[in-house]
Amino acid sequence: MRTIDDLDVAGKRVFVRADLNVPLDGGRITDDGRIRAALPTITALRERGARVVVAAHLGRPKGEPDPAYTLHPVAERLAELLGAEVAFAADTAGPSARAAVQGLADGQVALLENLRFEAGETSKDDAERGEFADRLAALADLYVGDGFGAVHRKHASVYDLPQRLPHAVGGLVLAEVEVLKRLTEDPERPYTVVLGGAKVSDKLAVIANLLNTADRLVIGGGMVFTFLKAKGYEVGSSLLETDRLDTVAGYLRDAERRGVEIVLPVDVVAAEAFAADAPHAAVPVDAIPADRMGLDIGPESAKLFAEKVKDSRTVFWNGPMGVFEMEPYSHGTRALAQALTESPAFTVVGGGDSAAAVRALGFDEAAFGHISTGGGASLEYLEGKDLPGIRALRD
Ligand SMILES: Nc1ncnc2c1ncn2[C@@H]1O[C@H](COP(=O)(O)OP(=O)(O)O)[C@@H](O)[C@H]1O
Ligand SMILES: O=C(OP(=O)(O)O)[C@H](O)COP(=O)(O)O
Repeated sequence: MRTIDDLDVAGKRVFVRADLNVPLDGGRITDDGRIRAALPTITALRERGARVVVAAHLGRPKGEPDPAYTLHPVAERLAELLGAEVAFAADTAGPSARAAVQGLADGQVALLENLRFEAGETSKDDAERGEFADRLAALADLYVGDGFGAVHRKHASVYDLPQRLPHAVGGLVLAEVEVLKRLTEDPERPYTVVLGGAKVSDKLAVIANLLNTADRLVIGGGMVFTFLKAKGYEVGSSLLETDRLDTVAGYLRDAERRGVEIVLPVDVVAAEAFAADAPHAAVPVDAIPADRMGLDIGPESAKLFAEKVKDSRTVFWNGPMGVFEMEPYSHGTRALAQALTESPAFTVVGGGDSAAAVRALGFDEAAFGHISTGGGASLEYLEGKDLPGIRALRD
C-alpha cells in the first residue's frame, strides 16, 4: 500500500476520509479522542502544502440532512486543535462543499458536512454508492484513507471513492493495523475477548468467527440480554434482538463443543427507566423484573469479569459494560477497565465509546497496551476479514 509519503501532495486537493464520529451531549463533544487521532495525518499533509478536504460521518442519520448530526461542532474543535481555520461546508458534495474546496489555499483545511446526510454513502446498491462517490471524486485530486473506525463499512467514501482517485493509506490506519496484527498472529493465551456496548446486531455477527480464535468470551453491555433470553431467562424491557435468539443459542452450543468459555453476568443492575434518577437495583439474572431494563452488569459479575481478565495473557475489549454515561450504571465498566490495568495481559481497548469511557472514568491511557479508535473495525479485523476500506487502498 502507498503511504502519504509516496504521494506528491503540494498544491493538490487531498480528500482525507477520517473517523470523527465523536460522542455528543446535545451539541457538546464529550470526548474528542477521534479528532485528536486524526490530527497527525492532516498536519503532515498541511505541512507539505496540500489543500486538505476532510470528510467523515457522525452517528447514523437516515441519508438526509439532520441538524442533530451536524459536524459543525467537530469543525470548531478541529480548528482549535489544529490552531488553524477550518472551512466548514454546509453540505457534503453540493455547492457549499465546492465553494469551500475552491477557497482553499495550500496548507488549508476544509471539513465537509456529515457524509451520511447523503443516501448514496451507505447504500447497498453499487450504482447509487458509485454515483455519490463520483460527486465526491470531483472535489479532490488524491485520496487518503485514515478513518480506521469505519474501514469495515462498504460505504461510498470508504470503498468506492479510493477506486476513483490515486490513493494512499493514512498513518492512523497503519498504526492501528500494526497493533491488531499482534492479536491475530499467535496471541499469548489465554486470549480473552470482552464484548459489550449497544451495537448488538453488529457484534453478534462477529462471535461466530471469534469462537475460532479466542479462548474465552466475556459478555456484558446490551448484548447480554439476548444471551440470557436464549438461555431461558426473562429480561424485562432490556435491549433484545429477538430475531437472533436461535443464532445465539447456536453460539452457546458451538462454544461448548469447542471448549471456548463464555462468561455471562450473574447479576445485572435493573432500572425502571433509561434515566440516571430512575429507581434501580442489582438483581440476579434469573430475577429481572418484567417492568425493568438491565443497564449495567451487577457487582458480583464485575468481580467475576475482573478475575477472568486478570487470568489472561491477551485481552481485547470492545463495548462498555453498561450505560457508563450515567453514574449509577458506570460501575461495571469502571471495574472492567480497572481489571485491565491490573492484568498481566497485553490489553487492547477498541471503540469510540469504549475509549471515551476509559478516559471519562479517569483512567490513564498509558495503563492499557493500546486504545484503538475502532470497535467494530477492530473486531472485524480480528475475525480475519479483508476490510473494504483497507482492500480499496491496496488495489
Ligand atoms: N445494557 C445496556 N443497555 C443499553 N445501552 C447500553 C447498555 N450497555 C451499554 N450500553 C451503551 O452502549 C454504548 C456504546 O456501544 P457501542 O457503540 O457498541 O460501543 P463502541 O463505540 O465502544 O464500539 C454506550 O453509549 C452505552 O451507554
Ligand atoms: O463509531 C464507530 O464504530 P464503533 O462504535 O464500533 O467504534 C464508527 O464511527 C463506525 O460507525 P458505524 O458503526 O455507525 O458505522
